[in-house]
Amino acid sequence: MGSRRRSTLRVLGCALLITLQLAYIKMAAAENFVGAEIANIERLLDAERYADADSKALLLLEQAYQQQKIPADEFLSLGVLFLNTSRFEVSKVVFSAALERYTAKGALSKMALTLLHLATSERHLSNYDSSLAYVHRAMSIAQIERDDTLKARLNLELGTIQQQQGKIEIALEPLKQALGYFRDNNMPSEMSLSLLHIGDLYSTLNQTSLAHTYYRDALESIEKANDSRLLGIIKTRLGALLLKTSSPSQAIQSIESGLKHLDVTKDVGAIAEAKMLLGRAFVEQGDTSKGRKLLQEAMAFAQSSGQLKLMQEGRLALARAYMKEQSFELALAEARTGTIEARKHRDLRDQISFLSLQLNAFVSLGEFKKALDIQSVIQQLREALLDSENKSAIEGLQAEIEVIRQSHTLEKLEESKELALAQAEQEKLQTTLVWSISLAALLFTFLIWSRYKQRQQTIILRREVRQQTLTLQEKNEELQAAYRTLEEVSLRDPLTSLYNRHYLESQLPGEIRRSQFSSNQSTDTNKSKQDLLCLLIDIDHFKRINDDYGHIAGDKVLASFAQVLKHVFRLTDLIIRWGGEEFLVVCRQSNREELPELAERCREMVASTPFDIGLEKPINITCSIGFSLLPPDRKDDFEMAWERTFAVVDYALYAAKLSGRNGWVGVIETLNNNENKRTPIDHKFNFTGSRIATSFNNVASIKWPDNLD
Ligand SMILES: Nc1nc2c(ncn2[C@@H]2O[C@H](COP(=O)(O)OP(=O)(O)OP(=O)(O)O)[C@@H](O)[C@H]2O)c(=O)[nH]1
Repeated sequence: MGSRRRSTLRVLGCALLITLQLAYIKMAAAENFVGAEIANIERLLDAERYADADSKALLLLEQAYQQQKIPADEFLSLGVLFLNTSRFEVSKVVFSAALERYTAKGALSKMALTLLHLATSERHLSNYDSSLAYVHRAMSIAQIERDDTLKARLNLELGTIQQQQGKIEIALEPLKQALGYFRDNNMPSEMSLSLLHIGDLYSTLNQTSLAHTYYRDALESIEKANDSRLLGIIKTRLGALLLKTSSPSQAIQSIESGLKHLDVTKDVGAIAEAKMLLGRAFVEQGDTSKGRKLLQEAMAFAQSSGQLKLMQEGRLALARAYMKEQSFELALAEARTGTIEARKHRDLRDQISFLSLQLNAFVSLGEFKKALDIQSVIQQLREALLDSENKSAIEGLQAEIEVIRQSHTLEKLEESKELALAQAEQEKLQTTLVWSISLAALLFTFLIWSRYKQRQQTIILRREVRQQTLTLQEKNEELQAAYRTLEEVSLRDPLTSLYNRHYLESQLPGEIRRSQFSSNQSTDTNKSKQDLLCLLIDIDHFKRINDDYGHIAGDKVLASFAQVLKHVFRLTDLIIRWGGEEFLVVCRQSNREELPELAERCREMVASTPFDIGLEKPINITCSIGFSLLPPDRKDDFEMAWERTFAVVDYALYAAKLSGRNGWVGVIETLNNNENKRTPIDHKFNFTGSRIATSFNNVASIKWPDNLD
C-alpha cells in the first residue's frame, strides 16, 4: 500500500516538472522569436530596405498586442534602431508601445528613458509641443528618482528642441547646464554633443568666432573618445561655419572629411545633413549642377523620413542655386512653397529667408510692384521676430541682473565682515592696553567679546535654520510632484488619455451629494440646472474593425472616438473610458430635458466624423447610447443611486443595440402617477411609470431585452 502511494507521488511530481519545463520552453521560444525578428529588422535597415523594415516592425507589434505580451525592453531597443536610422514615425509607434508596458509595470526609470526617445523622435518630425511635453514628463520622473545624469540628458534634449524652435537665447541655459554636468562627470561624448549644440546657437546668432571655439572644443573632447559619428558631424558643422565666412573651398574640404567619418557609421540621417551642406557649398562655389544634385538627394531623404526642418533647409539652398543659375521662375516656385510651409509651422526666420529670395527673384524679373509688396511683408515679419527675440532677451537680462544684484549684496556683506574684523582687532589692541592698566577694564572687554561671540552664534544658527527650511520646502515640492505623477498614472487610461473608472468612483459620491443638496436647497425656479445626467456610449460592431484592419487601427479609432466625445460634451462633464469600446459620461449642473438633445448630438457627430486609421481612406463608424437621469428615481445613498443608474443605462443601451444600433434609448425621469401603459423598463426596475425618449420611430417600436426571452 505504502509503496503504491510513493510511486503515485513520484508520477505526479514528474508530470508537474514536465509541465513547468514546457511552460518555460514556450516562454523562451516567444522571447527568442521576438529577438530573431528584431535581428531580421536590423538586417533590413542595414540593407536600406526601409519600407520592408517598417512593415515587419508594425506586424511584430500587432502580434505582440494580439498575444497581449509586449516585451518592453526588446521594443525599446527596436525603437532605438529606428531612431538611429531616421525612421521617426515608426520609432514613435514602437516607443509608445514600450511606454505603455513600462507605465503598467510602474518602471519609472525605463519610462523616463522611453519618454526621452519619444521626445527626440517628435523633435525630428518638428512636433515641438509633443516633444516638450515628453521632456517635461521625463524631467519630473528624473526629479523623483534623483537621477542627475538623466536630468543632464533631458536638458541637452530640451536645449536642442528650443534651438530648433528658434528660441536661441532660451536654449543656451539648459545646454550649458548639461555641459557643466557632463564636464564634471567626465563624459566626453555627451560633453562634445553639448559643445556642438552651443556652437550651433552661436553660429545662428552669427557670432562665428565663438561658434568656432565651441566646435573646436567639441572636436578636442571627442578626439579622445574616438567616436566617428560625432567626429563626422562636428567636421561638417565646421564646414557650415566656413561657408558662412565665405570660404566655400575650405568648407567643402571640411565637409568631405566629415562625410568620410560618417560613411563608416552608416548614420543615414547625419549623412543626409552633410550632403545638404556639401550641396550648399558647391552652389556657393559656382558648381550649381553638382550642388543641386546633392541637395535633391538630401531633400528626398528628408521627405521620406518626415523631417520638415531639413526639407526647408534644402529648399532654401535649392532656390539659391536657381537664382545663381538665373532660373528665376524656378527659384520663385521653390521660395513660394518654402514660405507657405514656414508660415504653416510659424517659423518666422524661415519665412523671412524665403520671402527675401522671392524679393530678389521679382527684382531680377523686373516686377518691382510685387517686390515692393514683399518688402513690406518682410519688414512686418522682422518686427515680429525682433519683438519675440526682445522678449526672450529681456527675460535673459532680468535673470542676469538678478545674479549681479545678488553678487553685489554678497560683496557688501563681505565688506562689512572685513570692517567688523578690523574693529575687533582694534578693540583687542585697546584691551591689551587697558588690561595692563586695570583688571576692571579687562573684565569689561571680556564682556564685549562674549556678547559678540554670542551674536555670531545666533547668526550661524539662523542661517542653518533657513537652510533647513529651504531643503524641507524642496523635499515637499518633490514629494508633491511624485504624488501628482503617480495619481496621473493610476487615474488615466493611457490609450485615450481619458479618466478611468477609478477616477469616476473617486468623484461620483461628492457629485451626487452636491446635486442632492443643491436640489433640496433650491426653489422651483432655479432647479433647472441641478440635475446629474448619465450616458453610456458603445461603438457599434467594433470587433469588425479589429478583425478587418487590425488591433492598431482599432486603437486609433478608440483614441479619435475619445476626441469626438470631448467635442460633444462640456469641459466640466466627466468623460470616462469605462472599458473596451464603452464610454461613460456624467454631465453636471444640467437639466434632464437636455438628455435627448445631448444623445442625438453625440450620435450625429460620431456618424458624420471620418476616422483616420492610417489607410488611404478614413472609415465611418456609428455608436449606440443608453441614458438616464442620475439617479432615475429615489434619492438613495451613493451606492444605491449609482448601482441603479448604471443598471438602467446598461439596459437602455442594450435596447438601443437590439433596436438597430446608431441610435439612443433612455429615461428622462420616473413618474409617480402613470396614465400610460408601463414599459418593460418600468417592470424591470419597479418604476410606477417613466418618461422614455428614443431616436427610433417611437417608444412602442423599441425592442426591449426582456421581450426576447
Ligand atoms: N483595438 C482594441 N480593441 C479592444 C480594446 N478593448 C476591447 N477591444 C475589442 O473590442 C471588441 C468588442 O466586441 P464586442 O463586445 O463583441 O462588441 P462589438 O463588436 O462592438 O458589437 P456591438 O457592441 O454588439 O455593436 C472585442 O473584440 C475586444 O477585443 C482595446 O483597447 N483596443
